[in-house]
Amino acid sequence: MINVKQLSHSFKVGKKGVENEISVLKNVSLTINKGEIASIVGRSGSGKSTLLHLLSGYITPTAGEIEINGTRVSAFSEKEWAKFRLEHFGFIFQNFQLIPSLTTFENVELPLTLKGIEPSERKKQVMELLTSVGLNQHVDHYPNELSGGQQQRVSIARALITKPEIILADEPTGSLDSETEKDILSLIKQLNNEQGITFVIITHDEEVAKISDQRYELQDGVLTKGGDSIAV
Ligand SMILES: Nc1ncnc2c1ncn2[C@@H]1O[C@H](COP(=O)(O)OP(=O)(O)OP(=O)(O)O)[C@@H](O)[C@H]1O
Repeated sequence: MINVKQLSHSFKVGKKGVENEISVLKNVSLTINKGEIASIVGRSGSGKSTLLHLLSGYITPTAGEIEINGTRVSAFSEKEWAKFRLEHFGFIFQNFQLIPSLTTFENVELPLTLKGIEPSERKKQVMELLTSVGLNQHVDHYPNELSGGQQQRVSIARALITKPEIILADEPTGSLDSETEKDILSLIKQLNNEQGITFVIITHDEEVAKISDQRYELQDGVLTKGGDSIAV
């Protein structure tokens, strides 16, 4: 379970000595239960990426707390965060962030190599997963030889390979056409149903919000739950 309490964040901007502080998140509280899909919808600049960076420990909040499975992660050191991310999180990005010089197989294998898993075990796990996301025909392709939807499948497989409990997704369908978007959203829903993975998805896209158990809206750093669809 992810429990965010009264989280606020400000950035200092401008030249040294004459900086301005801008308040980007204001007293954000939310609870995401295990196995839920939560979407956070909001206009550009509303603070979505900042919230995701706080949830994943890449930035430290100005105030407030984050607990994950009862652990106060917001008090973690950088080293503790690095270990925690590798054990608990998978990440999916709008622009896929695959390594161009590695094949499909190698991109998905990389997190297992980092974890020190044996080559034969890596091969078994990667092939099983690539088959389950429909990519077994594209194992030896490089990212630039794949469609956008196929690249996003590779990045989803890479996020899943370490069997994370939580996947944090930043605009996962933002670069896809509407047909491919439907495919990727149904894959996310299927993984959520079959494996009970928790998804936190930040997006402009109301189609993503439709597959969610909980929909949050960020407006100028203020988070509200539910609400009507907004034009973003
Ligand atoms: N490192 C930073 N330093 C200073 N200001 C920042 C920094 N990161 C973000 N901001 C500011 O915080 C505000 C929220 O940015 P954020 O990227 O969280 O919004 P967003 O909702 O994710 O937007 P988008 O949908 O365009 O990605 C913006 O005004 C942005 O300029």
